[in-house]
Amino acid sequence: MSPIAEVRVTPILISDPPLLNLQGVHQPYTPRTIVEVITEDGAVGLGETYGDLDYLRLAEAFAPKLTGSALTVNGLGPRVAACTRQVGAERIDNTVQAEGLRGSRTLAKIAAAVTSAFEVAIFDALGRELGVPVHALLGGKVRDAVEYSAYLFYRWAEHPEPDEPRDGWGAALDPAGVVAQAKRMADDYGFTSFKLKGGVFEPAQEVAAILALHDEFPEQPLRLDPNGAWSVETSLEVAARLDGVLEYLEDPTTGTANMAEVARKSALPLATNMCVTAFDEIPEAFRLDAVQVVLSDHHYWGGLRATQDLAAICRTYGVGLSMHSNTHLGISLAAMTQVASTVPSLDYACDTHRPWQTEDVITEPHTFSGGLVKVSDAPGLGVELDRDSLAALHQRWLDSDVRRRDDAAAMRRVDPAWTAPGFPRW
Ligand SMILES: O=C([O-])C(=O)C[C@H](O)[C@@H](O)C(=O)[O-]
Ligand SMILES: [Mg+2]
Repeated sequence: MSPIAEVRVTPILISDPPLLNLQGVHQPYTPRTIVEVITEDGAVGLGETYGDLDYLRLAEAFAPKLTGSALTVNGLGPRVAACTRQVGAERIDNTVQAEGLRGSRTLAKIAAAVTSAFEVAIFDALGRELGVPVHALLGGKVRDAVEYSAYLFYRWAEHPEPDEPRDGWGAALDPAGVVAQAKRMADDYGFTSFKLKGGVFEPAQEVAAILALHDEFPEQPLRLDPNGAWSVETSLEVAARLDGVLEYLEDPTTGTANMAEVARKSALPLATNMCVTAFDEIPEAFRLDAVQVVLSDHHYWGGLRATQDLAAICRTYGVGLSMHSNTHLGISLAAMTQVASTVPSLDYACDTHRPWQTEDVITEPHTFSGGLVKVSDAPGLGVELDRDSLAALHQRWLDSDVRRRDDAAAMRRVDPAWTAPGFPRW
């Protein structure tokens, strides 16, 4: 294995459809960061993470420090964290995440997301040098394909400006629209489980959408995720209505104490990618039995090995494991699929936003068949960078002033009075 000769960090803007959530609506373009780790022997490892400026600046600050390092992932997290002082730590520590979809936003969480991109890129380079897939470096796969779940969204047909990207999916603003979207997801990708992003309309309408999905797909697992929009009382009403219909209810309310109260009084398993998204949030949540399923996400948790660590902790405490996703491209989907293939206790179909993306930076974007993505056995992640596409999406970033995801600002273009609602909304 040769040492690291060069590290490249490239910000890009990718098109994103007008998907609705509690905070507002997705912008027409959203930032991502692509990392390349190049070894002295010429292997190129790829990683991908969030592109908002705080993440990008930290990735840019850390990248030169990797040059000359051995191709190892050990100790990466503390090395990235040590760079945070360079990027104005006091400004971004311990504030609530602007998009409000992840719970509290801390400097440590930003560092973990940046670490994940470098860790994935090093694993990819290592696999290419050794001629083995990333899953082999993680201990080996226990399945040949990873199951994903359809991620359904209320959405507009189009963004407000005529020259903004379009995708032909059409609007979904009521139960019939949600069912039509689910049918297309099932037809085009073969998904057999469905998650609806809620927190957009009054709970009764979202319950009606889930019941309509249940009528259409009576045997298929269903999930509803309002990103903490509801009070404990509302959560309990919805949970009672959907008991026996949902596989799990995701983040009905905010905070470990509220989640614990809902969990205590309801039979429905509660899942989270908001109240437990970092290791130091686990002890209290597990002690209070606030969540029955944790959504892993290698970006959130600091990489592929951190995801395996999380799986071991969940297994120890009898807590289920699923996988979260938000807007990502094929490098991240490859990393998700590689790590998911190594975790025996990943009992639920993983979330993926990938069908909503019309662009990619890899030469052969993944295909879903029967809702599954095949686990690549090619060296590394098994994907190749499309340099023309990377250059074009980087040029878009250079030509634009979009530097962060802001769903509330995107909503204000249509509804100038919009402010992201306080918790609980209902
Ligand atoms: O809770 C979740 O599943 C997410 O936060 C996923 C995404 O962020 C989703 O809500 C979105 O992009 O609007
Ligand atoms: Mg969620």
